Amino acid sequence: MDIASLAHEEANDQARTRRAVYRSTKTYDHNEGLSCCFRQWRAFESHCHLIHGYALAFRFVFATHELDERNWCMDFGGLKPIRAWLHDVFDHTLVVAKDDPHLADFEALALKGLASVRILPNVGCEATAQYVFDYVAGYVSQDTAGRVWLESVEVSEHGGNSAIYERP
Ligand SMILES: Nc1nc2c(c(=O)[nH]1)N=C([C@H](O)[C@H](O)COP(=O)(O)OP(=O)(O)OP(=O)(O)O)CN2
Repeated sequence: MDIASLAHEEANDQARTRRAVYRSTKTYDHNEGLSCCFRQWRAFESHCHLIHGYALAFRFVFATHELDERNWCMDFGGLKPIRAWLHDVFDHTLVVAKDDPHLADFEALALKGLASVRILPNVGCEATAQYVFDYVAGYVSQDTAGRVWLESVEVSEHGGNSAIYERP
């Protein structure tokens, strides 16, 4: 191979390396104990406006162009603060939307010590995925000094129902 071809090959290799993406994932599955109740007040035509609950599961996809000094994308074990936050928001809690017409009733339940109420911008798997994404994306960016970004969050009610939020 002549010098010009070698240089061309090397440039191609560099371009491929620059574009390469490594991904790692983290899942907190239905056995994690994120036992959460909610109601979707806007789904008034279905039983989903009634309080109901699931052992929620979360799956995160992280991505990077550069592995760290250990050859890792996102440290699997470095997400304990995220796990703790998920428990705080979704374990034995009752999630209601900030615009729920019965918000005052839920707040009264909380005041009586009958429910740990968490008020979120919106309720539902898609909205929950977005809410979690916003929090975790900020954490990951800070923790890795921008090296890693969060690609998607999947929220599952059970093996059959899930929603995914991702931001390009
Ligand atoms: N895209 C979405 N669809 C629905 C959501 C949601 O968050 N995103 N949520 C609900 C309900 O709140 C409930 O969680 C699911 O109840 P249901 O519709 O009864 O679903 P099932 O899996 O129990 O239904 P099967 O027919 O037994 O499969 C509804 N939709």
